[in-house]
Amino acid sequence: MSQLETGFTNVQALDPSIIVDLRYATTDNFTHQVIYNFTTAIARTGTAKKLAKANSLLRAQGYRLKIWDAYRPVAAQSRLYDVYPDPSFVAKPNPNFSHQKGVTVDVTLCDAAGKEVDMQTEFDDFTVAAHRDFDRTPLQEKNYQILNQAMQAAGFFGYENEWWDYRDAQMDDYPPATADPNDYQITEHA
Ligand SMILES: C[C@@H](N)C(=O)N[C@H](C)C(=O)O
Repeated sequence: MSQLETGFTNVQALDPSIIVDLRYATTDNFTHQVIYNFTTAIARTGTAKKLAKANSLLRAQGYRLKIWDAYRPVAAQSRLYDVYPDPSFVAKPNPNFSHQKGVTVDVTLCDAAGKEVDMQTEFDDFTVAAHRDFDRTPLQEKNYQILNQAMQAAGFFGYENEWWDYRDAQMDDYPPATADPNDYQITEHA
């Protein structure tokens, strides 16, 4: 097993062309509440590097990644679970799982200009239409395959019930850890 890089990294510090639009930092999410107080996407360093690799594979094809969610504190998971307590779509609060230890990202595909492409559902559509084995139009299938192949090549696997949820293939090797994403903001130099 390769050495894990278990610190946290701002994904845009590795690749500023990754688009970050953290929906739980706004009311534009399934809860209609602001769930957390940060707009910076962080992940465990090993996971963040894989994300940068996926974005570089996508950029070579004229696309970019958009991140809807990355590291998510357990308190935020609890708020999500309180609103929608269905573990097939919202995991139970657990500091040793997925977003809550910074090894999972919710992503979609954008064109080079940053416009989202057509995917099978909107973000957090908690229906069977979000399942990876659900029928897609030919265009949605093409877009899904472009995203999925890049994420898999970079070292992620997709969660079967949510087309947007990608987990580091080494997720179970990471111990729990917490961080404040506000400590990882990129500062502008004069
Ligand atoms: C809530 C949704 N975006 C999500 O992340 N679901 C998975 C199952 C999770 O809560 O980890």
